[in-house]
Amino acid sequence: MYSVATRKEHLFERVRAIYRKYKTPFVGIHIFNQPHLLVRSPELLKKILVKDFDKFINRNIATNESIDPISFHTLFASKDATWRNVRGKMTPVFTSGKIKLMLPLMKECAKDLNAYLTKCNGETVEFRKVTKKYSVDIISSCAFGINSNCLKNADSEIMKMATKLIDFDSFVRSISIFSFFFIPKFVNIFRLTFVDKTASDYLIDVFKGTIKEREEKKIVRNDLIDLLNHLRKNETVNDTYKFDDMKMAAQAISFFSAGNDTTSLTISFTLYELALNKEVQDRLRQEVRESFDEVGDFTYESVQGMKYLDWVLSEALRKYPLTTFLNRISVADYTFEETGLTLDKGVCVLVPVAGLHFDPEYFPDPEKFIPERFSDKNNIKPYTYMPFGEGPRNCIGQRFGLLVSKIALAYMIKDFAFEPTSATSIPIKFNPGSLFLQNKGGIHLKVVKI
Ligand code: HEM
Repeated sequence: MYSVATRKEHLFERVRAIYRKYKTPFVGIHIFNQPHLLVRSPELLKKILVKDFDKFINRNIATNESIDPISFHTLFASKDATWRNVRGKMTPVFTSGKIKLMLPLMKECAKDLNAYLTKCNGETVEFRKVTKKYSVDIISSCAFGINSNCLKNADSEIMKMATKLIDFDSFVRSISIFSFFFIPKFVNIFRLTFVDKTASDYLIDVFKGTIKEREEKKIVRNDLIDLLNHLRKNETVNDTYKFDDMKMAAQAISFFSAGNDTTSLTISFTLYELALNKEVQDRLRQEVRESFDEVGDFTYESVQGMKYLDWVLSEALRKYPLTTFLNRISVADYTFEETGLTLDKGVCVLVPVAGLHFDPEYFPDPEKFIPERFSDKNNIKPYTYMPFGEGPRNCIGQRFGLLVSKIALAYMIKDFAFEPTSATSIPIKFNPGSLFLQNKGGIHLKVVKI
């Protein structure tokens, strides 16, 4: 992992290399003196992620409430009872009914994206930046209740803060974030925070300001702020965990940091593959146009009904699993009955998502982009495909992220063709400094209005 910490190799490549080298059900490795078990066997993964979840409830992420109260209360980093309480409260916020109510807000941003591309007709566009503007617009609207207008305004303040929040381009910040997973001692010694403090303070102020305005003007938008406020108001004396302003803001910040790059990168990697696979692009456009013409717009039901769109996105998430590994830590000594192996309390388990997604046994010709693999999802062996993780601790924003990505792709592919140019990096190279899977130098594609 030295090569990863020093930004010579991306974690994605490292995880795939270890997965390929050892053919055993699990591999023991040390990362900076910390013992880890990399588990390759889907059967053992099922036990860790689902059947014996109580023994592996936490991620191995350093948290310290006094140094970094925001991260301590986020779903991603919280532990034990705090996590159970927050997840229990937040789960009803992400039902399909609630996400459906946010569709009008998402569609406004997708139309802005379409208008943005219209102005770029015939030009080569760097799509990572554009899709990030789109995702920041959506999450600002849904999680903070504000119109950030990043697609319209090149100097948007919130865009700067979104970039700063988890900034991998800064060497110091990327080492800090690496420490949270692999060198937890550094977190206490150097008093590190998982998200940048200036950016999180800015977002807390925005959040509090919106809550105040909603209360005063009785505004209802059916967004995350309304849902969080509703949860707080309905708390009873029996609630062991109560939301205050800071804990509510922590959730909004966690959605901002967990939801932005993940969705924008997913959309840009999908466009990259569509540009390189013209027949897939044409077939997708045909489906999208037929669906649009039937209703004269995109609705929640019509987006869910586009099967090929779903296969395309599923395949993009297989080839580009943004979180290249999942991690859990054993809360007590644990014996795998099948193998007799005993894991001591406190050993970190790594789930090599990047390795599994490229294993030819589960995905023949893994380097090829073949959406049809997902035509029958029952054919995918359980615990070999996990772009959103698995079990009770999986991605709570999966439905939201998929809808945001599908709406963007539908609005773009309906009216534009995407082509590779001499600026497009083929094959793709990954940026070793980033935690999420991110390519080096952006995704440059030519846009043609059709
Ligand atoms: C395409 C987009 C996305 C991808 C690929 C993705 C992927 C993931 C993955 C792999 C995990 C870890 C799951 C595990 O350990 O089993 C995760 C966790 C999480 N994600 Fe996402 N995510 C996406 C979008 C979002 C969005 C839009 C939000 C919020 C609005 C979000 C919020 C979270 C949170 C809060 C967690 C921690 C859940 C917990 O520990 O209980 N994600 N995500």
